[in-house]
Amino acid sequence: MTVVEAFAPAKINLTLHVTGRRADGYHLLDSLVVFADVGDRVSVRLAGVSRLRVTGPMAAGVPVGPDNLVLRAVALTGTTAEISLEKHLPAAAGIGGGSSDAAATLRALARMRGQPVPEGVLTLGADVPVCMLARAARMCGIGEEVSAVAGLPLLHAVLINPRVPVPTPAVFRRLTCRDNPPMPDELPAWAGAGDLVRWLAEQRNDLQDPAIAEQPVIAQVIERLGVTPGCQLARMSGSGATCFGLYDDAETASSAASRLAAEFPGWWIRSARLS
Ligand SMILES: C[C@@](CO)(OP(=O)(O)O)[C@H](O)COP(=O)(O)OP(=O)(O)OC[C@H]1O[C@@H](n2ccc(N)nc2=O)[C@H](O)[C@@H]1O
Ligand SMILES: Nc1ncnc2c1ncn2[C@@H]1O[C@H](COP(=O)(O)OP(=O)(O)O)[C@@H](O)[C@H]1O
Repeated sequence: MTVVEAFAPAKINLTLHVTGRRADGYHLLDSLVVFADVGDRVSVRLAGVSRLRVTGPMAAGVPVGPDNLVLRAVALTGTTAEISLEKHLPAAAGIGGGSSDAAATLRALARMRGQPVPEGVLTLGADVPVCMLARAARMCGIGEEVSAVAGLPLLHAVLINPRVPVPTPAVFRRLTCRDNPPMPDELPAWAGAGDLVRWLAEQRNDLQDPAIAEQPVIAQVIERLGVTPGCQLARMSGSGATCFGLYDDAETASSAASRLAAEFPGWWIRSARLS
């Protein structure tokens, strides 16, 4: 029977402005989101009973039962399927691993069944709509308003996760100000990567300080990234703990990644292209 494979890229919040809170407790966001060329892999095969196998270097601790977002994604489509999930992304890491796995599963199922992706992907998680697009986007509302951003220059990055899981609700709970300014109504037409990085430096991740309060090692990650040669900007993604450093070119990013990996063998460190 046909097996369809799909790539589940890491999601990076280049900016994450928390602009309000709804009556149900969910926060209003304004975020510029991109995707990396590192990620998980899912293989999907239609079968009489749904089953999940999780492998790969980051498989430990990932739920294999019905709580796994890939099985919840299968259930949303009203079908049953066997899934093999190869985990390369750390979990509970601010890079949307589970959401991206769910989105990749939905894309694979839609392709193999010739049917559209079902309504209601937001019920799987606030990050799932943007992960369905899987390219540069502005994400607003609680995550349901997603608009593609054309012409975003390619960025060269180092991603670091210090291997401490950070639960998203705990970080939102630590926010002291929930009513921060959004990004400008109209995003600029960046002339190139340097121009984009200069603009990003004026924006924020409002969850960064609350996440540092939850896991102080995040401050060390940002500091270590920031002092590597050629680092233009170091910031946290999502609710953490993964942080990114931005560099002018792939070689500079790659040598920063090698240097940091030698210094911190316990951290998850990857060089990546973001687009
Ligand atoms: C913060 C973000 C930014 O992209 O990324 P991550 O750190 O998870 O990668 C996302 O909004 C997370 O998306 P996701 O992880 O799918 O969130 P959900 O499962 O829907 O929600 C987890 C919890 O986060 C809080 N939450 C999430 C989204 C949102 N707009 N407001 C919230 O307050 C709620 O406490 C919710 O119970
Ligand atoms: N496919 C999956 N991969 C990773 N974690 C998953 C998956 N499905 C469910 N989870 C659960 O979701 C939680 C958040 O994981 P993840 O989506 O990686 O985090 P984040 O939203 O911070 O980027 C994990 O702690 C794990 O229990």
